[in-house]
Amino acid sequence: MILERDPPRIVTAAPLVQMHGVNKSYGPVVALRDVHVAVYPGEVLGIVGESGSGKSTLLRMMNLEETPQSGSYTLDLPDVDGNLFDLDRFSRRMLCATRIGIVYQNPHLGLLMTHSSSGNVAERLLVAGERRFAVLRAKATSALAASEFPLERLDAPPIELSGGMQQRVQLAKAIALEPALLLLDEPTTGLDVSVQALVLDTLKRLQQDRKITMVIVSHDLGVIRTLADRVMVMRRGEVVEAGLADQVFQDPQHAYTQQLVHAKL
Ligand SMILES: Nc1ncnc2c1ncn2[C@@H]1O[C@H](COP(=O)(O)OP(=O)(O)OP(=O)(O)O)[C@@H](O)[C@H]1O
Repeated sequence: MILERDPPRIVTAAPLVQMHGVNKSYGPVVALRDVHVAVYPGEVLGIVGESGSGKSTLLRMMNLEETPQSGSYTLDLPDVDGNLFDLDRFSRRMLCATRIGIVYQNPHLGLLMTHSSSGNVAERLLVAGERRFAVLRAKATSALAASEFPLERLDAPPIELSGGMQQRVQLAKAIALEPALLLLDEPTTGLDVSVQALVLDTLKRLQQDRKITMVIVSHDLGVIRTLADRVMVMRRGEVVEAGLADQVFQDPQHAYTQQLVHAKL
């Protein structure tokens, strides 16, 4: 059962995430063209668009896995300054490990498939400096519980788990350090519809309870509709439309968005 979406929250704070003028090409292929993004604290930004429109590239940029040819990226956090694209590798890694969580569509990208599920989550805590075994175990268990992972499977490696459970382990790992920003790249794509609905329920509940700022990428408008407060529509590396989710879905302005919305109906 999917929970109803809340009405859009009223935005009063400065954006947590700001990207300006981001351009990225892979050889002759333009993946992102002059992309601007603002994500406000506590909101869920949904990014939609057809395959190859640049959604995943943009999310990987937010996780500092990719560097653009030009553009800037800032996070409005007390101890984080300047353009994050200028950070050295070590600083990027520490920032991502401690302040940004990510869930990939493919669990092999986010998890060590043959380590225990609790060990996967504990590894994130180890990177942040926690060394006490009892604390690691307790915090990993708590993150897995918040992700509604069945706790009798704590010691099972992801390779032995269902797709839905693997995504819950990724989610637990992503939220273990209470990140300022949670990135979700097609987190339910490939799951059975019923499992997809349960994982979406968990995400919705987490967002409501913890007010985590989220960016979710999906080609599935239903997923975006369920979770997002605001939507950005991408096509061929460009943002063609952005606005409150209800407005964009009910009254799409750009011909491409109209096509997407009507194709879904
Ligand atoms: N590492 C890479 N090397 C070369 N080209 C790439 C690379 N990553 C992305 N691209 C290209 O950049 C464009 C945008 O890709 P991206 O994966 O961001 O799109 P997407 O909207 O996430 O698509 P999908 O929904 O299929 O994942 C595509 O043309 C893709 O082929």
